[in-house]
Amino acid sequence: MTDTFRSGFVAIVGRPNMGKSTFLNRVMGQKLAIVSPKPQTTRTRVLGALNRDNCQIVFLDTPGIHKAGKNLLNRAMVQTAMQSCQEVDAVLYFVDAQRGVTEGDLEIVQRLPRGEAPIYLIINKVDQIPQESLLPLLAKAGESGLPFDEVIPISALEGSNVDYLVGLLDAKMVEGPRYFPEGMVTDQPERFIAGEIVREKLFLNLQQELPYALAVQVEHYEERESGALEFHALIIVHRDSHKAMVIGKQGAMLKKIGSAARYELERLLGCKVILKCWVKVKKDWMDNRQLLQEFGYPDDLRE
Ligand SMILES: Nc1nc2c(ncn2[C@@H]2O[C@H](COP(=O)(O)OP(=O)(O)OP(=O)(O)O)[C@@H](O)[C@H]2O)c(=O)[nH]1
Repeated sequence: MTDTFRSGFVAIVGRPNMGKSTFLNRVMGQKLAIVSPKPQTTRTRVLGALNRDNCQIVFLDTPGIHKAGKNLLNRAMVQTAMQSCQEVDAVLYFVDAQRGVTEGDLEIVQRLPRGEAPIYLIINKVDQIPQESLLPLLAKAGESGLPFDEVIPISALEGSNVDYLVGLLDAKMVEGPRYFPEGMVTDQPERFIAGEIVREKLFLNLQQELPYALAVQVEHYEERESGALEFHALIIVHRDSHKAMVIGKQGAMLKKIGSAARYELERLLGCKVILKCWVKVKKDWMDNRQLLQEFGYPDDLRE
């Protein structure tokens, strides 16, 4: 045993809906990133600092990489994911066991700006395939011609093989500082987490494309003398018809979303939460550079 402290950054990347956020939450043992069955739930980089014996692994969960023609928001998401791979010590590239490695994955992996960092192919959701398909799947992934340092099957949802993967990353960490103090597991402020939880409930409760057309901005955040936290969340939509859908009949949908979010926030933050939600139409907010920067995207967003 040596006393040397080791640390490093690990990027979690892949196409949308592969289980990247589920994995981050699993290794951290708590919810840092929101999850939904719909692709492109994660919109910004989410950081989780995992402390182990004499070691800190800083995970960066990233938005799913997709064909980002549509609007500035989509391009910002892809840019964020790509940039997260710069200067990390390892990259975890996630695919879904049912789909395996696709042409799209091959293209993305070749474009990742990862420098010399090792890249691990993570075949997630193995709980969804029969055990006998696993070996052929691993063999096929090995033949993809891509420079994966190792192919690792896991189930982020059920936890299988996750400890092995974390152990492997631990061994890859090199002498370095403790980037985040022990009690600090993420760099996301509480107001950001509150906005994300509201967004997750919108993703889970609204149909089809609607969740993609909205954003949440926490405009006001305050700690009351009683210890309760008060958040005012503005739900931004880009059409009047969407506003009506989010509010629902006699406000029923907004009420449902607000109380589900408040309940979860109280559990996550361990205190009473007062959550007020509003809906506002901002036409074409997804192409509004200034607003996207307020959401934390870089100011050098590419057209
Ligand atoms: N069966 C199974 N489902 C999983 C597993 N991991 C994630 N999921 C599900 O897959 C869906 C997508 O999971 P996320 O963690 O949001 O995926 P993501 O890659 O972060 O998605 P984006 O935000 O689109 O990039 C959710 O419904 C998860 O519950 C797994 O190991 N097994």
